[in-house]
Amino acid sequence: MKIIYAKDYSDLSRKAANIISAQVILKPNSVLGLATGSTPIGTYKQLIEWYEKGDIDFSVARSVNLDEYVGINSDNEQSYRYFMDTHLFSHINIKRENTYVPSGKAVDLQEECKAYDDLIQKVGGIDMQLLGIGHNGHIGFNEPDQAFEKTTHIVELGDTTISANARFFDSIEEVPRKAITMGIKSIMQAQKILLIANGKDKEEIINKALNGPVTPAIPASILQLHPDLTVICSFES
Ligand SMILES: O=P(O)(O)OC[C@H]1O[C@](O)(CO)[C@@H](O)[C@@H]1O
Repeated sequence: MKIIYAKDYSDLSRKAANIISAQVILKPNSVLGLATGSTPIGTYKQLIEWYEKGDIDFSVARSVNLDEYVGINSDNEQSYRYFMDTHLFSHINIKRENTYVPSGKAVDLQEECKAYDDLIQKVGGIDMQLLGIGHNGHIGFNEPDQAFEKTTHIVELGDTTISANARFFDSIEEVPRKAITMGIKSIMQAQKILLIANGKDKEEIINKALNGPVTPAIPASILQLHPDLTVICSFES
């Protein structure tokens, strides 16, 4: 495990973007596992800037996103598909048909979970997975539990996640109670993992996840067992 302490959020974002750029330069058809949340926004901004300067080409890159709310259409501003389109995809030359976000509106959600796992296999697995971390240690929407859920599944969101995500909605009542998320096995099977955490409020959970026991009560703790994990954090604000 490599831990990099960034000076501030902007430094964190540039460092993360540098690592993702190197991945795409070295393997242009990389499968990038991508994340939503506020933390990766700066990384995506930096990638867009370098793309606009001609430094990175995403024309043959592919992406699989971690998760999506259940019951929300992809064109809804709160959906994670909309987030990815707005913060990254619509600004770079990745082909839309090469970007995958699970559907939270599938008629048969169990079938959608299975199809998403099959898709990850079909694209050859994830070369580099970008992750944020929730205050309760969730990665993707893998919430604290009795056991690590291996495959893509439907999850009931915990109260801390609902409260944390309420900032993106008009009211807490509007936050969906369920989500579809990639499982721990798919995340752990990524060739490389890049975990980013920003802010004083993430320091405690990062310490627990990286230095405490590996337990499904803190899903991110499993990352200690990954052979190629890089963590970039800034606890400045
Ligand atoms: O980067 P943020 O906004 O703190 O979010 C942390 C985590 O919470 C989520 O937004 C889900 O609640 C994840 O997608 C993200 O990794």
